[in-house]
Amino acid sequence: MTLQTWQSLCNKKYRLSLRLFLLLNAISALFSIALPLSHLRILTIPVCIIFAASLVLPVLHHYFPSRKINITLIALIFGCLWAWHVITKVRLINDNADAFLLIALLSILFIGTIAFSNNILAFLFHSLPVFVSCLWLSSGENEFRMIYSFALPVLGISIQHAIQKRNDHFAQALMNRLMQERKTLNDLSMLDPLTGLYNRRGLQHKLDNMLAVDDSPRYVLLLDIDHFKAYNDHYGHMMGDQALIRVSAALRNAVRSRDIVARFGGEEFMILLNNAEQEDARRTAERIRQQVYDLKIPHMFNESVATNVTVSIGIAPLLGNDIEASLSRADKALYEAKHMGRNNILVSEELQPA
Ligand SMILES: Nc1nc2c(ncn2[C@@H]2O[C@H](COP(=O)(O)OP(=O)(O)OP(=O)(O)O)[C@@H](O)[C@H]2O)c(=O)[nH]1
Repeated sequence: MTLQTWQSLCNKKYRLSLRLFLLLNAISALFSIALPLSHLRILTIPVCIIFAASLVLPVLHHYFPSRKINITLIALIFGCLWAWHVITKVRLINDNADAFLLIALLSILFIGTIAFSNNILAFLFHSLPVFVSCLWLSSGENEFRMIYSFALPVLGISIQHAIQKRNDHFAQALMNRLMQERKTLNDLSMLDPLTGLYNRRGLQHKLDNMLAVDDSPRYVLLLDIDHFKAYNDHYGHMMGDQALIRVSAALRNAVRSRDIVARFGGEEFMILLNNAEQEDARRTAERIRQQVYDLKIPHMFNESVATNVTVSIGIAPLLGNDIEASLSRADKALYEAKHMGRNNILVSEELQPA
């Protein structure tokens, strides 16, 4: 789960709560108009406003979903309107006013409990005006019942709110951890496990990011260890791995942090020099060639080149972000560099046309 899905989950909860609240208010308003609790059938202004607003707000919310309706504020406004309705109506009822007040309060508490089961603030803002009005208007006999009826959902919602907060906290911590682990796995999948350099996937990822940012001059260096098959055959695969690790470290040390070094597969490496002209590329290649040579990794079978491990390097400019074309040119230069006797550097521009 990402941060966006978490956010969309919260938005869904908000929408559900708002729609449920408006629906229950519309039904309650309709009931109080069509089937009033007392035999007194009057249409109060607040109940008409509640009914109309409960129908209009979902429509507005549907057409303007980006404009968030403040639930707490709406709850307070509706709560005040219900209190106004109760006060208006109770004054006109002669008998059974206490029963009307109790049932009116219970209806409001019902709406709040269902719609705001985990939003204690909205619940309080919605039900407090009616609760205070009912307490004030009741004869005193029902006071305890009203306080009890009010306290019970407040307690329930508070507990539910606390549990929900803990669950949210836990879910968020879990999500952060999962995202962290996903990032670590993603990073690992971009690295070559033997040398710690970027693999092809990591290289592609870095290239995509880098090429999108600016179009400064760049050069591609393609490197290959000379006679590595012979090295492996005579010194063994384990020693071959050690040689690859040491050469990789030398490559990384020879370039700047802004350059990309990748193991292209086997004993082949690629370096992308950022912000570099041909002379810089040649100088860097020469430095790399020398540093690998200076590692003095014994290689008695580096046929007639040296008695230690050496590399050949092909260089090509990166033109118009076309990495494949650059690699192909660098590969041709590398092939020629090998052909010239290995432990050599060749720039693609110096190649004789075939
Ligand atoms: N130890 C080790 N050897 C590897 C690895 N990947 C590739 N190789 C070896 O690298 C050698 C590459 O040999 P070739 O492609 O024939 O090239 P070469 O012997 O270096 O000859 P030139 O490139 O022409 O100088 C093969 O023997 C592969 O087995 C690796 O991860 N570890």
